[in-house]
Amino acid sequence: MSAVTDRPEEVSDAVLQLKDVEMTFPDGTQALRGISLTIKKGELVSIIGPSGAGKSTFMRSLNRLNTPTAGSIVFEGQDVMRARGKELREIRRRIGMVFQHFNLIKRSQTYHNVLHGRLGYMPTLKGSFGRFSKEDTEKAFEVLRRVGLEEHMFKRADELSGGQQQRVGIARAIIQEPSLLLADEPIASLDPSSSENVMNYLKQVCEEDGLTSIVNLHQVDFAKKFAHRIIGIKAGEVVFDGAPRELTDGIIDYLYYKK
Ligand SMILES: Nc1ncnc2c1ncn2[C@@H]1O[C@H](COP(=O)(O)OP(=O)(O)OP(=O)(O)O)[C@@H](O)[C@H]1O
Repeated sequence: MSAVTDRPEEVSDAVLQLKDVEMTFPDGTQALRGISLTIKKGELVSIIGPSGAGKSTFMRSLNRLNTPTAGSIVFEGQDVMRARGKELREIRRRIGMVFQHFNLIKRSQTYHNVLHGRLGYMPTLKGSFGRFSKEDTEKAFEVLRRVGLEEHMFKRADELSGGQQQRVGIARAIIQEPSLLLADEPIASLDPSSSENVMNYLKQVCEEDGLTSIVNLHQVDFAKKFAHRIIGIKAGEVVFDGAPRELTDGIIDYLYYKK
């Protein structure tokens, strides 16, 4: 897969194209400065950088949880910055999300949490009564098997370990059948062994489904091990964009420690 990053000039298989994206919050904080990049189908991209660099803002801009103040974002040919209403909902349906704190309904059973990933496909009224089809329920069981949770499908989410809960989070994102998966610090609350396990599943399901994924990570070693491509953000700017093998100790030092 490393070949993906070896031909940056080809954009025909682009999933996401950003041009001169800026984000200045109302209080004047410039969180993103002139971000221009292209992400291609099937890439697993890790975003790294120090606290406050703009990683979450970057991620949140892609599905318009933040609206950037300038620039353009094109997702599968659609202008994300101009999208409203139905069009924006449709874009968001194609972008799955995995969260640091899992965001599960604790008292709900595992498979029921996964079914929530299908809500974007249901009429609002049906969805609000939690009436999922037999077909969707079968799908939930299937994705739970794919993340190794076949024995835990009927447990309450709060009976699972952190790593298992995050695998439910991945299953919930996958059942949405997105083309892009965003994971914001998915392993920040987990121990090293669970982190490894969760990243393995995340990478595996993305590869199986041909999914593009963007993963914010604090742990550089995990980024190096799992990503096809690493993007380093510092003070809102991209200061590194390359293959894991190109991320030298000198660059890591500049990214995290130099003023
Ligand atoms: N709603 C907001 N209003 C004002 N400033 C904000 C807002 N959200 C984020 N910021 C600022 O924007 C900058 C980037 O924040 P962001 O959360 O994107 O960083 P990060 O790289 O994800 O950090 P961390 O790794 O600590 O999560 C920071 O200076 C932050 O304080």
